[in-house]
Amino acid sequence: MLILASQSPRRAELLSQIGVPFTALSADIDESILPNETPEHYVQRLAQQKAQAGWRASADTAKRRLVLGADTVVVINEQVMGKPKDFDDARAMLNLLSGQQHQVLTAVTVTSGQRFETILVKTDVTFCALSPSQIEAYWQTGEPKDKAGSYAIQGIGGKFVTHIKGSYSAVVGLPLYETNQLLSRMSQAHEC
Ligand SMILES: Cc1cn([C@H]2C[C@H](O)[C@@H](COP(=O)(O)OP(=O)(O)OP(=O)(O)O)O2)c(=O)[nH]c1=O
Repeated sequence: MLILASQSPRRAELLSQIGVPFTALSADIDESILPNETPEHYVQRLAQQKAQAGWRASADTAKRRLVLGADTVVVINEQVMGKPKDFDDARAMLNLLSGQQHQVLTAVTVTSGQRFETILVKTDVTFCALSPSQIEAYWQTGEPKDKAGSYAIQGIGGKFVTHIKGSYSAVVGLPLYETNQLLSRMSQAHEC
């Protein structure tokens, strides 16, 4: 049985969408960025730490075989955006994204205890120009508060997206094609 080391309802929905059976548990880790750490290193390190924490937390689960952890960040001008702390934080993020292209990085780690493999998926997303009143109204919907970059492409935030190049599911939190490939590779490695 796959353990999904995540509290994200989006990741659970996405895994269910491709028919992968799993049990979810939360894997709390310190999400602080290290000095001089690149966005690519940061997002992959967090995915690995979530998978490792999930492996430890599921030690007494008899059916544990593989554990999956993932992390998503929004990056613009080398600046990493996680979830907003408050409205001011969300407004600052959305002002930076307004009328610009940014990257969404999602890393996924699968571990079998002995082995682990991490993939990184990068998607370019372009936003229309946002007015201050649009940003405030969007914050009032409650949608931005638990989303990297303060928006959800799968929700109301979808109306701000003029263009996307890459993986839509990766922006929502889990790249379906790449995750399925990764799970197939790790399942085979585990059986041998
Ligand atoms: C950009 C974007 C992010 N997001 C979400 C995906 C992630 O759930 C969240 C980024 O936070 P993460 O720290 O990657 O994940 P999480 O805290 O929600 O869940 P966990 O660590 O337990 O796995 O932002 C969207 O839902 N839609 C979007 O368009």
